[in-house]
Amino acid sequence: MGSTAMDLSSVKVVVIGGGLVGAMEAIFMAKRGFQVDLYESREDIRTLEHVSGRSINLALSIRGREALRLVGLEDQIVGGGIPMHARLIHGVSGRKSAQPYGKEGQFISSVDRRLLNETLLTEAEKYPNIRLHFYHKMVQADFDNGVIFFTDKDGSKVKACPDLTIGCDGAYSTTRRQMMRCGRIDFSQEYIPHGYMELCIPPKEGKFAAETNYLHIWPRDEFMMIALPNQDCSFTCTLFMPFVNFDEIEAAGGQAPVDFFRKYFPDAIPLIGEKAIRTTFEEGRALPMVSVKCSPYNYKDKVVILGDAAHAMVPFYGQGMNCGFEDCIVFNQFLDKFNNDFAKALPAYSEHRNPDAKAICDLAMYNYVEMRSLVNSRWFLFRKRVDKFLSWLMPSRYIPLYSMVTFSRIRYHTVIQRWKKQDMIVNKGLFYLLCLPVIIAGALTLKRFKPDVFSWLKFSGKT
Ligand SMILES: Cc1cc2nc3c(=O)[nH]c(=O)nc-3n(C[C@H](O)[C@H](O)[C@H](O)COP(=O)(O)OP(=O)(O)OC[C@H]3O[C@@H](n4cnc5c(N)ncnc54)[C@H](O)[C@@H]3O)c2cc1C
Ligand SMILES: Cc1cnn(-c2ccc(OCc3ccccc3)c(C(=O)O)c2)c1-c1ccc(Cl)c(F)c1
Repeated sequence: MGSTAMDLSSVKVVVIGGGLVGAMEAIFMAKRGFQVDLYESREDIRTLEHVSGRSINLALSIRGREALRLVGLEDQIVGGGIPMHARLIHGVSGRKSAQPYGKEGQFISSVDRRLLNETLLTEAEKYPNIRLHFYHKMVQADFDNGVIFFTDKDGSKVKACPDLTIGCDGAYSTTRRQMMRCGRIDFSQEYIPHGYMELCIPPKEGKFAAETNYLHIWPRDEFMMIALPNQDCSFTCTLFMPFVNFDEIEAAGGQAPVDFFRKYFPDAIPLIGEKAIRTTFEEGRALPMVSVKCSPYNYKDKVVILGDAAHAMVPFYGQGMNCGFEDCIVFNQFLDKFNNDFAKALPAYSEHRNPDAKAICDLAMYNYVEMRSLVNSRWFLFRKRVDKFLSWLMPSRYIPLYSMVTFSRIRYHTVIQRWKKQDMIVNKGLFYLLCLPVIIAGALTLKRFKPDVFSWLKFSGKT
């Protein structure tokens, strides 16, 4: 159903989910001129009180920034975030090693998740052709007849009859589940044995208690912890650890959490505080991490899913939101390409985006395995130094994997292809570098004990 500019306002689009991607997508659709209704199951987060020390932050990089630029929010969000120009690796001895992320001006931004979501919702509300409906949970859909059912705050049923439904309702998406009832949707999900728990490094005398413009990483093989800075001079730490370890610490209680930190993250204890470590473990629960893949992302010209609803990934690349925001860019490009003809744009978007989203899900899982299996601070640094040397040696031919993902918009599946090619070159180079001296030394030794050993090499000149 291609539409000309004049009658787009009669095209009704429903966005399911008012999280980061849903709010972003609503703005993209409103900018096209559609009539947009966004339905969010929870309350309007802008009405909730702020609880200090409970800030959750996210790493925003180029892919997410481009979507923010397209909706006119990049400067505001990046300006309100904290740039992280380098990684700061914390060794168990307390030794710290900094390594810049890349060239000058290449940084990732630590942004407050709630502030980002609130800003996107407020921006969406400015559009006269967007209506936000909170406390509306999508419970059922009859996509073939274009009817979506919600329950509102007091449990009564609400109905919507959109021309297009866009599911941005997260990893446990109801939209995806409803699609699977009517279309041939392949689906897989994988929970990893690790959980995560957030802790807070409060400000010290009103200032940051640790180095500010860094992504702090404590790599400890099976355990990993990161800390990202917040605007209020605190840091939000995320501890990644197998649930079995969380359960052991919880079962032991008392000083067990502090003893655990004393063994693995001793330098973090004075930053977080022993009491806060104890209460965080007593009051909090480790949360699960799931990887979700599915295909296709659409059902006919009726519904498409974006963000975690389509591809939830483990957070070991800091790309989930960035990828979801990039979904909004790419989907918009396909609506441009097919002049809002949903019957063409939806399948074409799904076919184009699926391999990329699957690639970043795989890369995030690869990082989880890599960073867990024997990546302690020494090995972490060694790997990064090798990357840095190779990108210095072959600047146009070698871009570190992390840089391709984080500081470029090279399609994710192309990143993997290029990484594999680079790896082959590096492995060949290392082979010659390490084996050539051995071959030469062997030949010289042979020559010394059997001078005529290479006589067959001499060209006799006889024809
Ligand atoms: C520990 C951790 C760290 C992370 N760090 C980063 C990072 O550094 N950088 C990064 O880019 N990403 C990061 N991510 C990933 C990022 O949080 C997600 O990719 C992103 O939030 C996905 O946004 P979304 O809008 O697709 O889904 P969600 O954020 O899950 O939002 C879905 C929304 O839909 C609503 N909803 C659900 N069901 C219904 C329904 N039936 N009807 C109506 N509404 C519904 C929900 O209430 C919610 O508001 C991290 C994730 C985790 C777990
Ligand atoms: C939130 C966010 C934003 N980016 N990254 C990130 C991810 C991976 C990285 O290296 C991969 C690697 C290092 C060493 C060996 C193999 C692979 C680097 C890096 O190079 O600094 C940075 C994270 C993050 C998220 C979770 C954990 Cl647990 C974590 F440590 C960092």
